[in-house]
Amino acid sequence: MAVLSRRVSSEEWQPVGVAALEANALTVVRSANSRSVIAGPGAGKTELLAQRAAYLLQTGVASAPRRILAISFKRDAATNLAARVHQRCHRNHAERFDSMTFDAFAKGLIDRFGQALPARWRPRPDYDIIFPGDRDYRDFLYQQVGAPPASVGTYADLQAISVKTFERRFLVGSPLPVDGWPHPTPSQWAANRFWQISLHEGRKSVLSFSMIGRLAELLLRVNPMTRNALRLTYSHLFMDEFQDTTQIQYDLVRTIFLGTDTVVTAVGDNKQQIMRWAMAMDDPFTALDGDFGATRTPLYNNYRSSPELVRIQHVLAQALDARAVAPVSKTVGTIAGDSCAILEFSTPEIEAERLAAFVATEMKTHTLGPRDFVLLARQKANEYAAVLEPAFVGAGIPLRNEAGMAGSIMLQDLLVEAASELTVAVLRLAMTARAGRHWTECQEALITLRGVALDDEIAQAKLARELDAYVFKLRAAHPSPPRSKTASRAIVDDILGFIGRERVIAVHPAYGQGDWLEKVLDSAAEHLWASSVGDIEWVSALDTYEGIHAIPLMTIHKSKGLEYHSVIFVGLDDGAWWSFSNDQIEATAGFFVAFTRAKQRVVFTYCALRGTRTKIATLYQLLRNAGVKSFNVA
Ligand SMILES: Nc1ncnc2c1ncn2[C@@H]1O[C@H](COP(=O)(O)OP(=O)(O)OP(=O)(O)O)[C@@H](O)[C@H]1O
Repeated sequence: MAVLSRRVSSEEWQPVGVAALEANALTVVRSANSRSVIAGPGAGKTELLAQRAAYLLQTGVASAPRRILAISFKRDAATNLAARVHQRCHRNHAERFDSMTFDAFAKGLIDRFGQALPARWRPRPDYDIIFPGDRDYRDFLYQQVGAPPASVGTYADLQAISVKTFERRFLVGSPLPVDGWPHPTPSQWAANRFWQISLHEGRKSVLSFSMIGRLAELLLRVNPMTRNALRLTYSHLFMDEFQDTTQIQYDLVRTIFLGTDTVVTAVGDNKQQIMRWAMAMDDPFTALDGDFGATRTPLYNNYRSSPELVRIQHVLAQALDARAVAPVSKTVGTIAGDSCAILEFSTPEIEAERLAAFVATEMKTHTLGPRDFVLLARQKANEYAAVLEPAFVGAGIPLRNEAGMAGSIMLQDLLVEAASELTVAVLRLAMTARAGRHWTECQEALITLRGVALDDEIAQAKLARELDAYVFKLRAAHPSPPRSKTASRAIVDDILGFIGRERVIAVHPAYGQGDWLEKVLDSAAEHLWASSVGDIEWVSALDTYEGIHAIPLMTIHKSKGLEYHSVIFVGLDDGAWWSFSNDQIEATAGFFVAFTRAKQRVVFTYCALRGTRTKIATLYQLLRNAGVKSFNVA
């Protein structure tokens, strides 16, 4: 893909890397005002943001020194969007595009400016991150907090607070009052106690990400200078997967950007809202339209899935939104037989064997690789992996449970960590014969990390010589992959030492906090060692590290935003969907997300030994309504 380094005029600008955009998408790309884009799966929402970034940067509509801020929910989504912009834009342009998660954005603010918070709300700089759950809130409300003063209420009042809603309604339910709650209700009193204990009464301050979000909002509310600095920095704000925005995140965005000239573009799909348990707002799009005057702009194409899959998707979509408009598939069907089927098996072992054989045949027939397929489970991927893995390995296809752990970090999370990516990039450069692509990748990363100016050719040439000398030394010192965890850790540390630990922390502030960098390095070393078993060469070890030749197994939540030729959903039964009746809409949205990851084929499996299918009868009914058939396989 040719990327432009010069500025082009708005009239001259063309979409980069795709043949065309649908009319509404082009309108959003070129829009001078805020937009909210609600569109179905595969409509190109993320792509639209990448194109809009290219347009704004290449035409100079977002003019230097101002920048574009893109906020996503998940780390891999933020990385994916940044990668798309880097592919489409010259690095002189792409370097003004900041893509990060909401959590990283809020945490970055607290890490840099948190000491400017009023004393009551000020965490100590070395605070720890916590992930409290129902049990912690129960312990807090029923044991730790004790009785409130008589003027506030009684112990019984505290007992009446629902453990499940304490966090979302009271602890982080609304913006924090600068001077505390003047006449607290029992719930507010308890929330205040939780805050004060977390901030001030332990050896260290401890904060959850939702608490950090609330503190960041308060920080910007009471510090006009910091708020103005952000307003001046960012001429444009992008928000991906906007359907999952929480009130905390929305309030933060509102405090910073409401009433400013920053142009907001939010994209999402309310039919894919699967984060309601994690405090997603009911209807963030309507709030955005009202507050920011955003113009609602729908998209109608589906660039991912075949016409037959899009037809079935629409039946599911209507169950979530009766007004959903049928999208137009822009791809062609390439497989023979049913695009979607329910396969029934007598035992999980037979199921595993048949699925492995099926994937092996499909790979041959359609010249596909293992990563064109995904095995999806609703939950407990480990349990499915235990049965599926031996069968797939037996068929010559390694299987990788992406929800499995590498050290203390989930594999899928580790792989998108900058420290892990840098380590792999340097190792690939050192250990691969034709490493041109890896050289460019490493050189560009180093330029950013070391803060070398883009027009400083002398400094760049020096960096290139340093890089060449380092990888030469690395190759000589480690002719084969590590044989022990210690050796693996030594390699990871050596590479970090070369790149510059301080530089990595400066560019990725999350690493400066607590022991996160140590955790990532330890997990990277663990995983590198685990990927090096047997007598294998470096290239194979690195391929294993990245899972290049393995079929991934993951949960629906992890599959969000991804796409595969074929989706195999294992275990369409009540056991997997035990909570179906608690929130049918969210469960159906999860089902919709899983289904819509596929380009060509979706296979559901059922095995009576794992559970009945009465609770989720509505899901089966939806598939039947769409004409999907069941087959008793073996
Ligand atoms: N204008 C376009 N022309 C051709 N292909 C496109 C276009 N827009 C997007 N695509 C491709 O279609 C696929 C889906 O795009 P994208 O991931 O941006 O969709 P999305 O709307 O964010 O999907 P979802 O909500 O399901 O995650 C990707 O493979 C992308 O490269």
